[in-house]
Amino acid sequence: MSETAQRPVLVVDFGAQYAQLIARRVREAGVYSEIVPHTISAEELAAKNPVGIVLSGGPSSVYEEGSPDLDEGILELGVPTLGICYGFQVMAQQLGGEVAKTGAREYGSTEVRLAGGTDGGLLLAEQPIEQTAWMSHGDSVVKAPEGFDVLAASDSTPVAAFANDERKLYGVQWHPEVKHSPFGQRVLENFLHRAAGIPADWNSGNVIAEQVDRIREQVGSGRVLCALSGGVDSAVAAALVHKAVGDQLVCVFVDHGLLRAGEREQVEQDYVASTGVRLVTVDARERFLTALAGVSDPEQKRKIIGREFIRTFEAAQAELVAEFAAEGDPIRFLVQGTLYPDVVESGGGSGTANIKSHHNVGGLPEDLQFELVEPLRTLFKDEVRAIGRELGLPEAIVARHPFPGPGLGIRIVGEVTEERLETLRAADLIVRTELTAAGLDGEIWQCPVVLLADVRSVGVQGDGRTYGHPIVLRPVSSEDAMTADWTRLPYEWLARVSNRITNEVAGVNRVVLDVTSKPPGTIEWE
Ligand SMILES: Nc1ncnc2c1ncn2[C@@H]1O[C@H](COP(=O)(O)OP(=O)(O)OP(=O)(O)O)[C@@H](O)[C@H]1O
Ligand SMILES: O=c1[nH]c(=O)c2[nH+]cn([C@@H]3O[C@H](COP(=O)(O)O)[C@@H](O)[C@H]3O)c2[nH]1
Ligand SMILES: NC(=O)CC[C@H](N)C(=O)O
Ligand SMILES: [Mg+2]
Repeated sequence: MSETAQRPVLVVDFGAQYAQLIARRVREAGVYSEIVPHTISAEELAAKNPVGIVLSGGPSSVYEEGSPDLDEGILELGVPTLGICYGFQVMAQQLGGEVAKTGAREYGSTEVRLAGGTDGGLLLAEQPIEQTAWMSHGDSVVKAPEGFDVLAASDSTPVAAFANDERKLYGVQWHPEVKHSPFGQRVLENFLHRAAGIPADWNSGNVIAEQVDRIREQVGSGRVLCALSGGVDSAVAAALVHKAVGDQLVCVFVDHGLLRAGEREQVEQDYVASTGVRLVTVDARERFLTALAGVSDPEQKRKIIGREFIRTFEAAQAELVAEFAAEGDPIRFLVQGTLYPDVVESGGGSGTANIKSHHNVGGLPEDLQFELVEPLRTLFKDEVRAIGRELGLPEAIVARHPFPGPGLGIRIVGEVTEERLETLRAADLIVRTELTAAGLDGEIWQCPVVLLADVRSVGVQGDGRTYGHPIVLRPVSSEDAMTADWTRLPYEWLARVSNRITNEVAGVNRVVLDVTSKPPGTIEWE
């Protein structure tokens, strides 16, 4: 392990919806955190040298055959551990307590209060005697294990929190990681700082030092190719790698023909001007559009795009190698700005579903020859933005709205053709121009503009009948792209944009607003 490596708090994932949220809240408390699957052995876990463990919630019941289990050795390691919901129940059962379906079901806001005779101990210190906590369970701990103090109860759950200070084992039935538990962050911080004695010394500066070390260790004196899109994530990844290995890095930007208006110029000029990295642009428009011809299934498009990206990097690598790599060695390392949500949505979490194959994770071809360098793989975008700022990247790059690697290819519902791309590009440019003109960029996370190429509707323009396509506006607000809500943009703004699109973009006779949150929708349509 490198010298600067922070010892982590490991979040053991039992298939929770909130595992990533727990890790993020721990980092917000100034402690580095990573997620591990519940199948990890005590030995593997100990090898990661954790300062603390959090057992996540999960959908199963601990008393059912085959429910996700925890290696019994883990609670014997002497590492301070906090169980949350299912994790709390696992801890109770393993240590000789009892868990049962009592008929009590608590979903949503629930009042919990300190149990008789306790002051809340370290875990519930500096919290009111009664507090609102967000619950989501149908099973309950009916008896705490021996040696544990019951700290809190609700009307229907007699053991809602417990502690064993000597063994540094703690648990809560509620979810301290969600914002609907007003004292939740306090519970987590009490566990981390008071009970486990972990200092709050993790910040974006540490991540930089640690990642720079790790990158140096991984690539040595090897040459590195960075997939650079002009977006936030790859810009920050490139800056980290550049800091670590300087001129061993060359960035490759792929013009796959699925870009928005002006994007290529922006990357070639602004990005290079502000960072000084070495950039090669590859014109791969024909390759991508040929491969996508006739395809309208979203997953198929994503897989094709993922594969063609890699084939393009391989071709670029071969061309660069003679000129750039010492003695003609192939460039073995590929840097990608992959973030945690890309991994989870591609089904890369433990037991999480494949929602869509992000081109840079689930869309990668099986015969990938590159060794990946992904320094941001465990982080969320706002954390990445903080690192970018710390590295001195300009605000114009750091604050950019996300734009998916597969680009307009997954914003045309239906087959991707040159003509449709032209149409969508024109509509998208109007939306982006008007957002900036109205000073609305800071109000939203991003605003996909989608062409429903397979849908047609009747309109009337210039006294004549039209039979055109709708354009969908999808403005969303989000903290981390895992959940999102549609942004209530001003009606006047929507009216102006609708007017401009239907007047200026041939073939479009209708503009519609997507008013769906995520879940149930996702941000992109494909
Ligand atoms: N046109 C492109 N050329 C080269 N690499 C790309 C391109 N588009 C995407 N990538 C690679 O795929 C990764 C994932 O794309 P993604 O859009 O999630 O990230 P980003 O573009 O860096 O940031 P943002 O989410 O802000 O757009 C990028 O970080 C980059 O490594
Ligand atoms: O690089 C990427 N490759 C992809 O394949 C991809 N798919 C979605 N996105 C972006 O991820 C965030 C979440 O999007 P969804 O709610 O549509 O899954 C949003 O910010 C999307 O724009 C992608 N980014
Ligand atoms: N959210 C959870 O972890 C739920 C745990 C367990 N499935 C229960 O219903 O009690
Ligand atoms: Mg992008």
